[in-house]
Amino acid sequence: MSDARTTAPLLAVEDLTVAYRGVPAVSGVSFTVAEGELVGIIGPNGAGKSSMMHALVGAVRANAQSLTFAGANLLGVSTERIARSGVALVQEGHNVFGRLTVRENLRLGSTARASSAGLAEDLEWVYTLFPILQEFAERQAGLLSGGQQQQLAIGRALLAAPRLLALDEPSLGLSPTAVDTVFASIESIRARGTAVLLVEQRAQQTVAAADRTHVLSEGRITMTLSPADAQDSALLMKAYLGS
Ligand SMILES: Nc1ncnc2c1ncn2[C@@H]1O[C@H](COP(=O)(O)OP(=O)(O)OP(=O)(O)O)[C@@H](O)[C@H]1O
Repeated sequence: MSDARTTAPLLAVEDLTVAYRGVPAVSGVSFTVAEGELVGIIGPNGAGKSSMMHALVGAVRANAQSLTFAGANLLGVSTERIARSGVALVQEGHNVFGRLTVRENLRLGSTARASSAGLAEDLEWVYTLFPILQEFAERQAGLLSGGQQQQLAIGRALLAAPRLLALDEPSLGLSPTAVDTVFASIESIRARGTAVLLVEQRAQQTVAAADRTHVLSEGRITMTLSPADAQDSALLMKAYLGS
């Protein structure tokens, strides 16, 4: 791998703005994610986290000074092309096809791959990460628990072989055990070399896990925290409440 590839950011967001009918939801957000990094974004309801994620995958209209992935422009590019270029988004909520089986859901994820090379290994890895998906491979996805559906949604995204996995509040509505499973899987995903952009409301766990965590408040990044800050509950509270 050349030096340029290892040092240039995989995702570079510069002055990103999203507005709905003129009302800003994201205002001048800038950050980067390098290859293999785990970057967190925390913030309260309505801070603009989902709007920002949707902008990255071309699902909402956005403006930016520049928005690039692996050096290529993402602005105005279709969601399908962005997915094929190596960005996978797991949306908020347990987004699975409830009438399809677990195996069929996973197969759909693999259709977004740039190439079928390595698919068998990736499927084996997803089953190692989430053994329940192998056990329930023939079960209808809609019959799984919330935590199992979240595992399936992440597993499906991984089968697209992304270079960047974007997760929008993956722990939302899950039991404490299921939350731990999701966070443990995120560490494993990063350890395998996939960059992760993690949007969460679980501030402490996110700050502890991520290389750095940006605090989003009313559409703006107001603070950036490092893993050591996870122990500073007063700082986390301040970051979260924006006071
Ligand atoms: N499709 C839309 N049309 C109009 N306004 C929207 C739309 N989607 C989001 N908004 C508004 O944009 C702002 C940011 O919402 P967004 O969902 O991006 O925040 P969030 O941080 O992801 O919140 P949550 O944690 O509740 O999902 C909010 O004021 C919201 O009401």
